Amino acid sequence: MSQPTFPMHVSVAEARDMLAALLPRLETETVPVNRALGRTLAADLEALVSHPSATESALDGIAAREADTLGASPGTPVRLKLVGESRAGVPFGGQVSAGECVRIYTGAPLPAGVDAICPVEELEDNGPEHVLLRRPAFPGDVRPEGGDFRASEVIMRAGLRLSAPRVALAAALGHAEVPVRRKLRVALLSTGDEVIEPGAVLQPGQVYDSNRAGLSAMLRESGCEVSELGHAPDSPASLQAAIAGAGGADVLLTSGGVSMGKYDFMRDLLIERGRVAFWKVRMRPGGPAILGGWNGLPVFGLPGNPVSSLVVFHVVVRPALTGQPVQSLKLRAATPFRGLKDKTAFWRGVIRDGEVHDYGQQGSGILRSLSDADALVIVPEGGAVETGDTVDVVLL
Ligand SMILES: Nc1nc2c(c(=O)[nH]1)N[C@H]1C(S)=C(S)[C@@H](COP(=O)(O)OP(=O)(O)OC[C@H]3O[C@@H](n4cnc5c(N)ncnc54)[C@H](O)[C@@H]3O)O[C@H]1N2
Ligand code: MOO
Repeated sequence: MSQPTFPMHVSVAEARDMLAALLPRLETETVPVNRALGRTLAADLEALVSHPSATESALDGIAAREADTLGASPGTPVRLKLVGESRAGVPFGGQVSAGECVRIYTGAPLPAGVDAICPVEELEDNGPEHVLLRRPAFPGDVRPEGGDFRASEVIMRAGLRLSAPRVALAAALGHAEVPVRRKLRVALLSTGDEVIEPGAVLQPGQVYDSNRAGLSAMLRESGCEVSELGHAPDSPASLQAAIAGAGGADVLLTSGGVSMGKYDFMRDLLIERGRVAFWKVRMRPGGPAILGGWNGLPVFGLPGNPVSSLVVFHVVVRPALTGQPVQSLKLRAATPFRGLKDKTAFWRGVIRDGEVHDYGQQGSGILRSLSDADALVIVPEGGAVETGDTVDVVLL
C-alpha cells in the first residue's frame, strides 16, 4: 500500500472519539416509564411530588411521644393509652396527647402530636385500650416527608442511562412517561466465505457466525435497534450489495476482512472506494479495526477474530454509541500480565477472592475465554503487571 492519507494506529480513546463524532444527534421521543429500561434520558426529570409524601412510620408498632417513653425497659415498661390507628392509605385524623399512642403500620402517616415509633416486637397488650413498651420509642424510625426527594427538585439528569433502579425512581417521581433519545439504528453484517449460520452442516474450514450473534446481543444490551444484514461472502460486489441494505441505519458494523490478507475486502472497499477515518487501533486484541464511511453511512469494521470483535465492541464501540464511559475498577493482580510495547492489552481475567488472575489462553480465537472470564485486565502501552500490582479492570 502506498503512503496512507488517513490516520493509522490510533489510540483506544481516539478510536472511540472518532466513532462518536460520526454519529448523529438523536431526536427525543416519549415512552411509558415501564418501557424505558436501557434508554437514555433526553431531558432532566424533576420530582412531581415529595417522597415520602408525608412523614411516616418505618415500622409496624405504635407511634408515641419519645419523651413519654424514655426509661422504658423490660423490667420497667411504660404504659400508654391507645387512641386509634394509622394505616398506610388511611391516616389517623386526630391529635395524640401526652401519655397516648396510636397503632401504626409501615408507610402510614405519623399523626399530629407524636414523633417516635416503638416496634410491635417490643410491645405487650395491656387490656383492650393500653400497651406496655419494653423500650423507648425511637424518632429514628420515622421517615420524614421529602426524605428521599422533594417536589420540584431535579432528581435525574439528561444523558442518564435508565437502569432498572432508575426506571423505578422515574416512576416514584410521578412520571408515567419519560423523554428519551430515540434508539440508535445499527446495521450489522458478517463477512467471510467460511462463515455460515449456526445449525447448518459445517464443512472443514468453515465456522459458525458467532460474531453476529454476540454483537447483536451486545447492541441490544446497549439499547440500540439492530438491523441484521446477515452475512456476505468475500467479494467486493457482495459486500457492496449487502451494505446497500443498510439504508436508514445510523451506523453499520461489520466483522471480518479488515486485516492484511488478500481477501480482506472490507478494508479495500473503504480504503479504495469509500472513506477512511482511521485504520488500526493500538490495542490487542482488536488491532486491525477500521472506521470509515460508505455513501455517507459511517462504517465501523470490526476484526473477524471472535474475541477481537467483541472486545473492540466493549471498549471502543459501545462507549461511543451510548456515550457511557467504560467502567473500570482497580484490583490486585494475583498473577503477572504481559505488557506490549506499542499497544494497550486487554487480557481476559478471572476474579477470585477480590483478586484478578490471568485466564491463561489469550488467543483471539478462543471465544470460551471471553465467556469464562469476569473481566478485561488493562495493561497500558509499554507497561507490564507483576503479581501484587494494582490493575485497572473492565468487568464483562
Ligand atoms: N499478516 C497479518 N495477519 C494478521 C494480522 C496482521 O497484522 N498481519 N492481524 C491479525 C489480527 S490481530 C486479527 S484480529 C485478524 C483480523 O482479521 P480480519 O478482520 O481480516 O478477519 P478475517 O480474516 O476475516 O477472520 C479472522 C478469523 O475470524 C474468523 N471469523 C470471521 N468472521 C467470523 C464470524 N462472523 N464468526 C466467527 N468467526 C469469524 C475467521 O474465520 C478467521 O478465523 O487478522 C490477523 N491476521
Ligand atoms: O487483534 Mo487480533 O485481534 O489480536 O487477534
